[in-house]
Amino acid sequence: MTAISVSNLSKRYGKTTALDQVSLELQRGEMVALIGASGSGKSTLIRHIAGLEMGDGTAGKVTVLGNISQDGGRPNRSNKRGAVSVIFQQFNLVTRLSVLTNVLIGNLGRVPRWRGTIGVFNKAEKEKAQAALARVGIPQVAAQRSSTLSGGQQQRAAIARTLVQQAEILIADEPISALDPSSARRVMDVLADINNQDNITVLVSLHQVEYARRYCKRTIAMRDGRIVYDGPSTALSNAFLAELYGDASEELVLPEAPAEPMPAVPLGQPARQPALMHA
Ligand SMILES: Nc1ncnc2c1ncn2[C@@H]1O[C@H](COP(=O)(O)OP(=O)(O)OP(=O)(O)O)[C@@H](O)[C@H]1O
Repeated sequence: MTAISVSNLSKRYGKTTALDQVSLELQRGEMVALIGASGSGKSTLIRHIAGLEMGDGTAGKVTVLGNISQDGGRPNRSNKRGAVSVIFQQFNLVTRLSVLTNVLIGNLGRVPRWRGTIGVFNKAEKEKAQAALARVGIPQVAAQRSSTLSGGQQQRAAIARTLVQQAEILIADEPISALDPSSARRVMDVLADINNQDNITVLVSLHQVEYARRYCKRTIAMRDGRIVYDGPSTALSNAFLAELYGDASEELVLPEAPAEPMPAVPLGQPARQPALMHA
């Protein structure tokens, strides 16, 4: 079943074309990397999929879990609440609240408004939030103020909230770009785990191509608001990326080693030839 479908989506900001007739489809259960140099349109695309912004013109359409979320620049607010969770590079948590409370906020779509507003959650909800923190490897920080967490812990707490929210799709916008390599790996491991174990569809934007290759079977690459590649991540050799991005490839953190089969790719899967789109 299709989790996310985007067709003919365009967006301009003044003279900048941030999205240029973008079309893509993600199936349920996929974990897909979205790569591109700075300014290529990744965040803009994510904001549109999340329903935070409307595209230009009458042609663009976004469908999430079978429900139209925008069509021709008009929103459709009748979508299932909480089905999509979006995690940004920063500012995911209410810093003055405890980590546990931040995770409990994932319940807000389900508990009566008065309870959520005044922060009254029952024992079962608290246990579930604590279990979610254990799932992402940080049970010990539950009582801490969120402002005291490291960047990687903050990302993992946001993922724990996604679990409590019972989101079916997680979109993470550069969740690891501010992290050191070991914290980045932990966050990517957690994303891969919830994708594998909970069948949550994951779309993750990255600068670091190495992580796309290591964790995602499929990569969608953007340049100047257009999708220029959509296919197996194993095809993303340095030479191919240089062809794809030209001088802009310097802005991407390229893989250090030549492409080799990554654990995420099942053995025996036929490799598709890398092909430039809109070339
Ligand atoms: N609200 C806005 N107002 C004006 N221009 C914008 C706005 N949002 C995005 N842009 C422009 O649209 C283009 C795409 O930006 P976007 O943030 O989507 O790129 P990105 O690939 O996510 O970049 P980065 O990796 O640096 O986050 C850029 O030229 C950016 O300056």
